[in-house]
This record gives sequence, structure tokens and C-alpha cells, in this order.
Amino acid sequence: MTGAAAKGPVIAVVGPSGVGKDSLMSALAVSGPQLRVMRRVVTRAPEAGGEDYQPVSEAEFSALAGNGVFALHWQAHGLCYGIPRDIEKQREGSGGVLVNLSRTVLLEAQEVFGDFIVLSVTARQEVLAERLAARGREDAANVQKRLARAVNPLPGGLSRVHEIDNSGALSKAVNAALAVIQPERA
Ligand SMILES: Nc1ncnc2c1ncn2[C@@H]1O[C@H](COP(=O)(O)OP(=O)(O)OP(=O)(O)O)[C@@H](O)[C@H]1O
Ligand SMILES: O=P(O)(O)OC[C@H]1O[C@H](OP(=O)(O)O)[C@H](O)[C@@H]1O
Repeated sequence: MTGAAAKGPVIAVVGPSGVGKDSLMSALAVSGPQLRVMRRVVTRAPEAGGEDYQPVSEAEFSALAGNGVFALHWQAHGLCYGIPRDIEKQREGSGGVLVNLSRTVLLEAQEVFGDFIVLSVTARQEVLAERLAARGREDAANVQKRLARAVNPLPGGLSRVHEIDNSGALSKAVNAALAVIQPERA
């Protein structure tokens, strides 16, 4: 009789645009044993680059949402973002599933996922501006809008939040995040 494989936690990686959420998640998946990265559904143009996401049109997104495909979904930066219910399968046998979430849906996510850890990634404001400009994924107007959103606070009531400063070398942030995730998984 084989029982279901133990489920790893959902590890939300959150913070202002440009702080390094996707970079940190990719690096953690390489260096963190059995950590997985959840692929999101986003109404962003396929050629935008950056994270590995499933690009869909707004009409496709609302059909998916209407059919209950998402465990969680939200809107930000003029885009729609969805986390498929398949995340529960990804959790099985993992050390945790990393997912880039909006700070505005963290309380809902805590209810939905139960075993839930928040990595709140931070960096100095001037570092954010430099990184967004260098990345070049958004135009100047959109970069300004994203920078204005940087100061949004986390909601109260979250039970497991850890701040990860990514102002310096990415490797430093990766080690800090692993130090947090390992004991949480022990
Ligand atoms: N520690 C770091 N040092 C230098 N550059 C970094 C560091 N972390 C990330 N970057 C770079 O900064 C830019 C933004 O990183 P990334 O796209 O991972 O941020 P993000 O938080 O996912 O942004 P968004 O929310 O806009 O998707 C990228 O060009 C990335 O290569
Ligand atoms: O400011 P908040 O609400 O925390 O996040 C806003 C959006 O930015 C991030 O997505 P991406 O980095 O644009 O792909 C988040 O996942 C969210 O969708």
C-alpha cells in the first residue's frame, strides 16, 4: 500500500518589481535540494522573456479562471496572473514549491495552501531602478509604475515570513533563503 508522497510547503517569493524574485527562484531550484518552481499563467506577451510562464490572452485567462483551473489568481501591472491547481501535484515529494506571488494575495494563499512560507525579498530603491532599466523588459513608463508599487507593505496576519535582502550578490540571497527553508523543512 503506497501512501501519497509527503507534500512540501508552498514558498511564496514576493517583493517589488526588479528585486530579483525570478532570479532567486531559478537559483534556488538549482542549489536547493528538491525545490521546484511553479510555472504561472500570465497574460503577458510570449516574447517578453524573463520567467518561464504560460502566456495566454485575456479571453483565455478568464475562461481558465471561470473553469476553476486556478488555485489562486490576481491582477497587477495591467496583467492577469494565475496559479494552476496543479501546484498541489508539484508539492508531492518536493522540498517545497517556489512561486512568485503578489503581496496582495498572501492571506488568501495562506488559507488555500496551509503549509505556507513567505520569502519577502528586499533591495534598496536605487538598486531596483538600476535593475529594471538594465533588464529592459518594460518601457520607461511601466518601470516608473512598477517602482511606485515597490513600497506596498505585506499584509498583517501572515504566520511565517522571512526577509531576504537581495541588494548585494545573488549568491548571498540564495544562501540566506536556503538557511530559512532548510530548518522550515526539517
Ligand atoms: N542580486 C542581484 N544582483 C544583480 N542583479 C540582479 C540580482 N538579482 C536580480 N538581478 C537582475 O535584476 C533584474 C530583475 O531581476 P528579476 O527579474 O529576477 O526580478 P523580479 O523581482 O522577478 O522582477 P519582476 O517582479 O519585475 O518580474 C534582472 O535583470 C536580474 O538579472
Ligand atoms: O506588487 P505586488 O502586488 O506584490 O506584485 C505585483 C506583481 O509583480 C509580480 O509579478 P511579476 O514580477 O510582474 O511577474 C507579482 O507576482 C505580482 O503579479
